Amino acid sequence: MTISIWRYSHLALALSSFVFILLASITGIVLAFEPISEQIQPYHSEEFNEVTLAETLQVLQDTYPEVITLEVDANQFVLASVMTNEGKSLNGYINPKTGLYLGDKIESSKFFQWTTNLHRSLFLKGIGRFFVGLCSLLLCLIAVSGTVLILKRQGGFKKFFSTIVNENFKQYWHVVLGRLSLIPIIIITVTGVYLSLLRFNMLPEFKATHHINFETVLATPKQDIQDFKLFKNTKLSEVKSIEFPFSNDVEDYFTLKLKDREVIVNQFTGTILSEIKYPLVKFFSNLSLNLHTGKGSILWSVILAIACVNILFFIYSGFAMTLKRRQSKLKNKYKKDSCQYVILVGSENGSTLPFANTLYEQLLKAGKRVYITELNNYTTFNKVEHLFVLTSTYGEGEAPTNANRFLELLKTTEQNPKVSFSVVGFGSFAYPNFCQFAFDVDQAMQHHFQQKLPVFTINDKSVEAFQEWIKTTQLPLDIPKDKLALKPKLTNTLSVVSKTQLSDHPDQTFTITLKTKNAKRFTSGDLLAIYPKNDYRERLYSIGKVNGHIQLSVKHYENGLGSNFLYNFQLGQTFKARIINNAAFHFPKKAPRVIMIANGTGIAPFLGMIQQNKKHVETHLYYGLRQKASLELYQDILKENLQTKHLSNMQLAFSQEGKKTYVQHLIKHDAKFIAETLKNKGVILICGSLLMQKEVLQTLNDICKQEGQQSLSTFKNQGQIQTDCY
Ligand SMILES: Cc1cc2nc3c(=O)[nH]c(=O)nc-3n(C[C@H](O)[C@H](O)[C@H](O)COP(=O)(O)O)c2cc1C
Repeated sequence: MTISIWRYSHLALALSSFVFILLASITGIVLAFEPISEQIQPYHSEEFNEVTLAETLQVLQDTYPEVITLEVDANQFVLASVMTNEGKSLNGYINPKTGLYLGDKIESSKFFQWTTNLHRSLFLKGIGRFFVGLCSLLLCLIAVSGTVLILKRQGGFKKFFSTIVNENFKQYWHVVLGRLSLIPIIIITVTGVYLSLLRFNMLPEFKATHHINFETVLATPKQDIQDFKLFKNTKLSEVKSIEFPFSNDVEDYFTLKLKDREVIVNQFTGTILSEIKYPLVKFFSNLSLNLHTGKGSILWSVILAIACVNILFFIYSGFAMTLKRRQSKLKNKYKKDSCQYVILVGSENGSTLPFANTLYEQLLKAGKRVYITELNNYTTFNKVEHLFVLTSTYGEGEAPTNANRFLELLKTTEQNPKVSFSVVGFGSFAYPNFCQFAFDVDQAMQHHFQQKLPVFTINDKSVEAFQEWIKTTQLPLDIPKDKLALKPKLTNTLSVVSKTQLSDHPDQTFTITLKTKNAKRFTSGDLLAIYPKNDYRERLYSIGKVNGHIQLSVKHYENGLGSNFLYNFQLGQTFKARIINNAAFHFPKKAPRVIMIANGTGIAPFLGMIQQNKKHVETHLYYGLRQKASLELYQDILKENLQTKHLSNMQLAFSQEGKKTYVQHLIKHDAKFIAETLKNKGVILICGSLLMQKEVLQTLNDICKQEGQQSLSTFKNQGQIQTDCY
């Protein structure tokens, strides 16, 4: 079933029952405090687990002239109904070892009784109980459909508990808390349904019926109650209750209710007159009651209360997300067949829509006739000249819900082949298949239309990147920054540990080492996002994790926003930034061989990866620099890692010294080695300038063809070629 069906079911179930669920959760939180308030009463006995029934009965008989009943409640408090020597009737807690009267029975407070009624039946008696039972079932189905959504989102059972990218507060916590409270919520709802079914007699109710032949019951040989074998062998912790004989008549007896059976005992001889084991339904009824109410366990009551609080959060965050998805509705001024531009949008959670809407408004403002719609609404557009596709990627490189039929529609819809198109991918570096769906769309569209611009990718809703793309369209558009810009959350405080001087390096490059509080939170290949002007303008740097610190390699530009911001820091100074998990560019966990290709400052993540290569995975570095002196910045660390075999081999290409070479030349020279690496499931990592990336990919493509390998895109799709270029 597709994700949308599960999502609609999840939403429809929530919509149809949320008022009841809201009430049940609020009252549930209150009621969770009832067992807690009982448990903290001082009626616990240290010896409870050791003492036998015979011992307790003995002390009771010694202390009180008459004992009517004895009960052990879910809190393991021993409750007795007795008459005192003064003729007073007492009903309360006793110490099972000494018989001491500890206090009167706790009666449920009026407030808890009121809340219980509201929780169980909304004060509507039978009909209310029916609705509450039904909503329990609906909540259970909501939990199940939510689980399926998490499974789809995470990409299967194995990844159910793997890390979730925190892109959006409500969405993140909806999923994180959903996973954590899944089991308690399923238990609450299943037991709720069970208790409702019991209430409506839809489950067989058990009542023990004993058949005793009193003709054969004898009053001899008489024994003292403390000598009854059964009582001596039964721990009080196994007992639920005991009713004492009404009179001295031999036909009156002890009725002993244990956890698993009911026993009738001759009051004179201690002989067992009848014994009935409880069926499973009785066990489930008790279990359901205790699990649903939290009776007898402070820990479970607290878990139930937390689960109810979480349900309230789910109601809030779920509806907030739904509203957000619906807010940025696509509205059109012109009819579809009268427009020269068509914007097709793919979005899962609505964050791509403001970008698409802004583009739409700006095109209108520029006097163009433009139509905007979702990718799944793709159809014929009689006058279209250019198709803009703005789409996010979801799942594991898949289409967002409102675009999942597009590739099929593209094949079956007749459209003028002279139409040009350009695709913008919205994605996140935190996912291995960065903007994959945008690339798939671009590939597919190339079979039908003219590609005007190569796919443009945008990480993490970057307004700046979007503006950059707008420039490449050469349309007279001006994107208002403040309309789209989100205030970034700067979650990491960094302090400057060391920094090299520009004068030390011939290429206007410096390295800066930064200390962060939590070194476990990042690894080499992740990105550091800085905001030099404390506004929407973001600069990204590839991180090398060297000696637990963040090491950046930065090219300095005279008016460079990011490079000046970083270079002007003094040692010890601190600033706030954001570390972005760049899962698509980490040192591979499993690879027989790793080839690293870099130029210039692209060496930064590799310096860290090499140092982290504790397993000595065969690692080769191809590095392009301008001149020999350019290497000085990195010489020591590279030498050291070559010695320790963290790095197996290094080849350098100098573009401005000696026989001018570039990394692609080195790769071409080692074509056989590269081809063999790819064939044997090795991984190639590329970091540096986009120009270098283009050349290297071209060379790799040639190698694949030359050596009769699978296509380059197959290796890319298998994650064997990973790039982080700028
Ligand atoms: C569950 C989930 C899976 C995602 N998978 C990918 C992915 O495979 N590749 C990618 O580049 N981005 C991925 N993203 C990031 C989104 O594409 C990105 O946040 C985008 O801006 C969301 O836009 P939307 O709200 O319009 O769907 C994923 C996001 C989520 C929540």
